[in-house]
Amino acid sequence: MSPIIDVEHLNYRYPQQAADQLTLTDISFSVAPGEWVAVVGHNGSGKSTLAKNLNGLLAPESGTITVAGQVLSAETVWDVRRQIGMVFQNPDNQFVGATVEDDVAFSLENQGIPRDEMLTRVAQALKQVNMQDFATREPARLSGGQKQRVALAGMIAARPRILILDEATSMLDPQGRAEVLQTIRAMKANSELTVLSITHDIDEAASANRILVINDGHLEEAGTPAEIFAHGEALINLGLDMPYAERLKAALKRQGVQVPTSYLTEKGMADWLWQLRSNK
Ligand SMILES: Nc1ncnc2c1ncn2[C@@H]1O[C@H](COP(=O)(O)OP(=O)(O)OP(=O)(O)O)[C@@H](O)[C@H]1O
Repeated sequence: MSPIIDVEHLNYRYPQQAADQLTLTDISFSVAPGEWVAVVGHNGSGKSTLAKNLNGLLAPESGTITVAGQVLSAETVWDVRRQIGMVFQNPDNQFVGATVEDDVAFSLENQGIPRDEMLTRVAQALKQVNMQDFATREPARLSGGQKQRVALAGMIAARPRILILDEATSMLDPQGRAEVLQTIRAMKANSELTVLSITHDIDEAASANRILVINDGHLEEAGTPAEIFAHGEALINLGLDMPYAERLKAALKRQGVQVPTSYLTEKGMADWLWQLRSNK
């Protein structure tokens, strides 16, 4: 099966960078239709720059990007963008509608979807992200997490072939993230959706079929979540968050609390905390 995304020897340099300085260096990978690929790496390693190259917001210095069989160029960029739904970390820059429902409907209007179908799709999408009660609100007045949900609803309604998420769940609490991941799984079950998600969240990375690790503009490693998670504590060096329970443990330890050394799941952590409290 031919890949839906194919990147060959991609080099990218921001205009103000010196000629010998690259933000992305010789990146090559491909993504199969229906695959879910997570991209991880430190802040500033070049993940967002990669995402922006994939939908033609930035143009490579050299190398080839092929999306759904079309080589990305100034001539094909609009066709390519129609295949891709992109949700950024800060959705503020993405809102165009005066109300939440207008905003979600925006890309459907551009696709020429009939009004009845549009209204149904918008209502369904808002329900899927639990924002149905906010349909007539002004996007600017929502919280960061609510904005991320609305941006995602826009993509759910538009039904792109490829969904690129650039830290699109970073402002949600753990439950909100779990809900969004569930929504993406449901979208994938109903269509051959390809997902590329840039994330620091270990659960999001674990949901992927494959993880790409970007380090200082290079593709450092690619593997299944099991292969990448086998790195243990070195995951932090790869730019992945530690699991929530581990972070909480580290914070308690800094406060002088004696914490168990063994790995605890969130449930295990909650049980241990209850015990700690009742022993006081
Ligand atoms: N518009 C820009 N002009 C010049 N340099 C930029 C620009 N945007 C990003 N950079 C630089 O390019 C490098 C890669 O940034 P990028 O945002 O792609 O990283 P990232 O891995 O997505 O980081 P984060 O996790 O913080 O979003 C950084 O050194 C950054 O400072």
